[in-house]
Amino acid sequence: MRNAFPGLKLQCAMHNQVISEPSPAVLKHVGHKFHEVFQLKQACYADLPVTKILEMMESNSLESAPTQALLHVVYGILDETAETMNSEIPHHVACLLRKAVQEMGRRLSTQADHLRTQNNLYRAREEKYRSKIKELEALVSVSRKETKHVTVQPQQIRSRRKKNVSWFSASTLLKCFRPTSQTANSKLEEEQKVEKQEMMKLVKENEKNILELAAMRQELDIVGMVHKFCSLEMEAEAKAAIAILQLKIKELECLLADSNNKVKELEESFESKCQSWTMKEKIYQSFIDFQFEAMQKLRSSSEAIKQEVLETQKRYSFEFNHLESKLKAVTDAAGNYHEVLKENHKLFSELQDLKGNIRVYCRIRPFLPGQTEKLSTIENISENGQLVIANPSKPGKDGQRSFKFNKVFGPDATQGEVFADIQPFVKSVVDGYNVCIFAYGQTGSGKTYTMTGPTGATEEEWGVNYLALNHLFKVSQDRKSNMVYEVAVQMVEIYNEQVRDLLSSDGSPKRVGITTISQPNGLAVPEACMHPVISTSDVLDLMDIGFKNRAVSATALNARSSRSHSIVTVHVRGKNVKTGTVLYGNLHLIDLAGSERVDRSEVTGHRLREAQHINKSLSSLGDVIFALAKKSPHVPYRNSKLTQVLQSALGGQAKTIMLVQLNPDATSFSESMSTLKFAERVSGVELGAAQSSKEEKDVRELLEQMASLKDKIAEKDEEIRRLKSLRDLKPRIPQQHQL
Ligand SMILES: Nc1ncnc2c1ncn2[C@@H]1O[C@H](COP(=O)(O)OP(=O)(O)OP(=O)(O)O)[C@@H](O)[C@H]1O
Repeated sequence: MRNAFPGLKLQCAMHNQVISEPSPAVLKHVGHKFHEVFQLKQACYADLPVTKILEMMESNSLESAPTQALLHVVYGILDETAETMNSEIPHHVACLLRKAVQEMGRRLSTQADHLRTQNNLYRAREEKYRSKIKELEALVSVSRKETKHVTVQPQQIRSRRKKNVSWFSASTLLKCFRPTSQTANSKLEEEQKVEKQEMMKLVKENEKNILELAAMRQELDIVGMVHKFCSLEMEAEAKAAIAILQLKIKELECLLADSNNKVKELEESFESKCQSWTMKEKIYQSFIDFQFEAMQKLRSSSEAIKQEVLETQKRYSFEFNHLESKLKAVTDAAGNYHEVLKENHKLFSELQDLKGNIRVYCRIRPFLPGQTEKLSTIENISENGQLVIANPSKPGKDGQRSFKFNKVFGPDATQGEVFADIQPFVKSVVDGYNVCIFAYGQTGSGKTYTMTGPTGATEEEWGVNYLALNHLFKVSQDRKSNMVYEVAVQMVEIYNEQVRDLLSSDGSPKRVGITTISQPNGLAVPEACMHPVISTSDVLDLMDIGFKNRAVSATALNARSSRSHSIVTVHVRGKNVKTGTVLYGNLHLIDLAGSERVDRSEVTGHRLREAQHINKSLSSLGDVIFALAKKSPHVPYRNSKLTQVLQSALGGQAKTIMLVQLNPDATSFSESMSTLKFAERVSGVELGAAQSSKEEKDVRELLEQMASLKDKIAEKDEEIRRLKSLRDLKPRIPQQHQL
């Protein structure tokens, strides 16, 4: 690992500056354990065995070790710590530590130098004094010798003199040298005098030397004492310095321990931070890469979009110019649209008029699941509305009879298919037309099924009543921007030539009267409760109540035979929100009572009366419809309650749909024949071949006209829609271009 604090190399720095390697003598002195510690150069202190260090710390090795050696250890440990901690010690802490240790080292070194020079000085002085003492001692010994010699010489002279005296006195001196003995005596006396003087001189010199020696000894003593004092002082100073250093070392140790702890903490936090940074770095890197890539893509796509926008702008400006002219044409055409629409309605009405306001559909119910003998009277059903039925008792062509209606629905026809043909008439109610839909047929032929559906019908099995109302609500919803519609429902039944309200507020069917005054809503029973409805479910609920109230009684032919005519009238009031014009339309949904002949029913008494009323009302209805189909000036409305009630709903612009129900069973042949004859009579098909063919031609032409008009309207609608969407787009283009 790289050293982040090169200046922290304390040991090297200290060695170079002040401290030299401890001398072998010193190391020898402090013992082998400390010696090992001092000799440590390449290895780490941390690598030293703990036992060895503990042993060394318990012995007095540290106390006897020289200061330099201790410092050496301190620097070594500090260096090593710095190496180990490397970049974990903050730079400023490392610098402070380094400075403090350097300063301490410098001070110790200065003190050591000072002590060393003083020591040398004292040693030199001591040497000087020692040599002087030696000189003086030599001098003293010389002077002693001389003194001895001086003391010995006079004695020798004295002894010699004594000998000479004895010798002279004995023979010779007295005999031979009597004249010379006097000279020699004088000479000897002189010599003795000189010697005496010399001796005096030597004694004086000796005394002087002794005094000098005493003075020197005194001086030496003083110097020795001073030296001793200085040594003691220096020793005390050194001890104090050592104590200070030890304190400082302890402080440093504490500091080191603190630093170690901090370093550990820093290490841990650094580690975790490093990890989080690495993670963040990775995340940022990937994010940057992703952004960069996205930016590149955006840049290229922006370039492409710019180009595209420019091109589109060019194209659009061209197209807008082109469209502007077209729009003008279309606006003009749109102005005519409503005119065309009106005309279309007019044409549709005219078409209905030409085709006849009465439409007769024939529906053959299937054999019921329980019927075992399935001998059908139905020979053939054609697409063009032709129905051929066969008399089971007269096989062959003779027994066959053909009828023509607007349409014949076979046993497989669904409720939806039947309603599809009725739907345009239902729609015309919201345009203000009156529409009557009758279900006619013998008991059990499927009238209620077609009009209402089976008991507990699913949505697919819903009858004309429900589907018609559903459609009315849908159309009124579609037109809500232009028209506001209010829808209300009445439900009455005609039983035994009595009109009864099936939705009376008190819950039981209430008898209501018929008004002769023409009603704007088309129903001549103003007393019957009128229930506003806003949804199909409202209507379903009301019809449920109505049908429960309807008089139902069993006959020999149908256990659920309805012996009354039920009339559901839907009143529609529409108001144009722009013009404020109001229109009314009525839809009468009539489930007629069974049309079977009285003798077949084998009923008597009030049942017979019931049947007679039913037959009378049905034949009156037939008469009225026939008169209307013939455009007869007199229409016999007053012959029955049924025709009276429906007077304003039949004739005029009202449209009538007769749903003729047939039971295919062979046993019902004669009933089916009478039903079909009734239907044939009211359908007006037999009103004359020439008129019929002319009508067909006119109808064809009108149909073609209508089809082309419809196509034109659809085209214009499409164009308007397209132009509107383009106009909506136009303001956004400059914004896109700014991109
Ligand atoms: N198209 C049809 N598909 C299936 N079942 C039908 C169909 N038409 C009628 N039915 C069934 O025939 C039976 C008689 O039908 P429905 O009650 O509608 O006759 P109806 O003419 O109304 O009789 P009534 O005059 O007595 O009321 C019922 O069970 C009915 O479910």
